[in-house]
Amino acid sequence: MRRSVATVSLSGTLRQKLEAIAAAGFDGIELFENDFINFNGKAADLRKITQDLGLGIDLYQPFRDFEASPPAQHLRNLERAERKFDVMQAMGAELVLCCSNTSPLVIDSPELAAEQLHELAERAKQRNLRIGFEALAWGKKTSLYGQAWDIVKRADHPNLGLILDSFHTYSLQDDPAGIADIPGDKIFFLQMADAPLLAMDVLQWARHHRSFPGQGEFDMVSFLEKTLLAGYTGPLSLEIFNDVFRETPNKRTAVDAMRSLLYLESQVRDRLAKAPATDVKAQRALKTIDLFNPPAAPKLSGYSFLEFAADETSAVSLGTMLEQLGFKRVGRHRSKAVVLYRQGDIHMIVNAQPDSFARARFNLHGTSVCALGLRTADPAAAVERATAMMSQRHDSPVGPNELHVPAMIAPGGNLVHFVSSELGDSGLYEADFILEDTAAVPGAGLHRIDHVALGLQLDQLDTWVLFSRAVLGLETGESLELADPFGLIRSRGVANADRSVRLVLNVSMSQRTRTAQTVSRTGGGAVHHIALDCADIFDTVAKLRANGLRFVPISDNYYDDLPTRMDIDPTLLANMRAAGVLYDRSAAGSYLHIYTESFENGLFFEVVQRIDAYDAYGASNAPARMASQAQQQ
Ligand SMILES: O=C(O)c1ccc(O)c(O)c1
Ligand SMILES: [Mg+2]
Repeated sequence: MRRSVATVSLSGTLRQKLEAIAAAGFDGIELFENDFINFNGKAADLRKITQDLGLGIDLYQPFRDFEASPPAQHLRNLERAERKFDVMQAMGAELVLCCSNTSPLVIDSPELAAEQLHELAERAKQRNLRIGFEALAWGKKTSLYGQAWDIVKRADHPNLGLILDSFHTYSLQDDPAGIADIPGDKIFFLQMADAPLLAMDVLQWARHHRSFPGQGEFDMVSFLEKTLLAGYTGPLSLEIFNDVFRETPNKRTAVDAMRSLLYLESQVRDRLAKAPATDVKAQRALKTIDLFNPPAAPKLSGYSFLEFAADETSAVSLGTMLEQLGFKRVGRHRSKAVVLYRQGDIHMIVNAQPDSFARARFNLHGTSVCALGLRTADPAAAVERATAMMSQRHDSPVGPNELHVPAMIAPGGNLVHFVSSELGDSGLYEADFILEDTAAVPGAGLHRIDHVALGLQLDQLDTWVLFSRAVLGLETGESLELADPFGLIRSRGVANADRSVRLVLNVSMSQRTRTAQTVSRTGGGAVHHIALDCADIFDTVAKLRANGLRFVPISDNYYDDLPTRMDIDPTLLANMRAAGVLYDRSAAGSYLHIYTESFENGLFFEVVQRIDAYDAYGASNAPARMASQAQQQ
């Protein structure tokens, strides 16, 4: 499909936006009128710039408050339209978006709306231009695509068609099913916009909180599917009004935009491919439209390792903390200053090799996680999926007899390695490490990485949600807001289907929280804490305390309050109070957990025990931790 994006969706000057859009591989743009009005150049200059960049101006927009106007206003509207047509012809734009009337002057008459739009279309025809009519969700008389289509049908002019925008349909909880029955050649343009589900005024929602498909909660796949079933073959475009995107570096936004369309196309393609051979519309769409078809998202089967970037000094202090956590140093790398720690099925690599990727990360971010290893059956296919979805692959230098582990760069710059699940527990390490000890390490009973929590900058959250879904094939959990003593933290879990890989994405809405301070120190996208799973948290915590590991203390008041919120076994409560363990419960199960003190004031660990099918992260207890950390500082 031809792929477009509205200039309003990115930050920067018009020229910078166009360069970012072209660099991400788009075919065209929706030119937002304000971008042109404030552009220091003529329409012909813009035509030249877009042509040089290989971009078409697929849509000029918006033209407001036109249909069903009182007669005097209508004459002024036609005059206004002629001036827009002048500009469009000079820049080489052929289609203008006319959005439904929001003026109090509008007359409640679809007949008049059709008559006036017919007249506008006739004038457009004189200049070889076309008009697309879009229902704004807050249009005074026309707010649904069905109403807009009724008017377009009545107007019956070849130069007048319909423009669809998924936001307006879903924000009013309208059903897109009827789109499939509209003749495809009367749909002139398609704008896709996703959004989080928010209970707020629809205009504010639309102007500030839209997101790229795959970042929000609307059913983007069905909307595009219905439009293709109608027989639409025009551009697939993104029109995203979002306050955060207005400040996000536009090269990243443009990549997110393209990733979003590629992901959406691939999902719709999969859906259409499942339609029966007798579904004529689906078969026609598959035959006539070239939808992106990447390798499937990887099936992940757990964490293989975490790798820390360190220097000579912090490698020693981090090693001490890992040993207090029950890890054992089991090997060193054949050719590099890299040490392997193990406990249960958990592998931690501490990399202090000068002149390495890890050292570059250390120099930027301090002692921090610089790579995740994820197990999957087909690492090469996983990296192909990643590059198809616009992530960059990364090939580390490989020494003699060392294994090549395919990797890609995650948003923010850390690496994700894909480790073949066939290698088993030690396979990866036998090649690259001189193993000093191959016996199992029961340690303190930690046996698996439960989740890895990231601290993100505000503008990295949507990027990560889309990356998690499109590149890693993860599912998103609910978005929660947690109270830190110095502001709100927004937190969202993402996980694979069998929950063997879980990430938690945390963003501070305030500059003053501890999370915000860590994020600003690390540049964002860094691992904020690592949760390790055990079978008996009281036994494990006792062992860890005996090793000298310190935990964030929890107020006695917390344990006094807990039984007022839920029924809880008194013995369990007493054990939790004695051990400093926190508790959460859902319909599916329960969760016992405790947080360690931080390493060098940043990263910390969480010890967790999941009971039954509990599927969350103890978010209701995060304020207890954050308040305690603040009181310790
Ligand atoms: O918010 C608006 O005014 C506006 C303008 C043009 C559009 O296509 C749209 O969806 C919204
Ligand atoms: Mg729109």
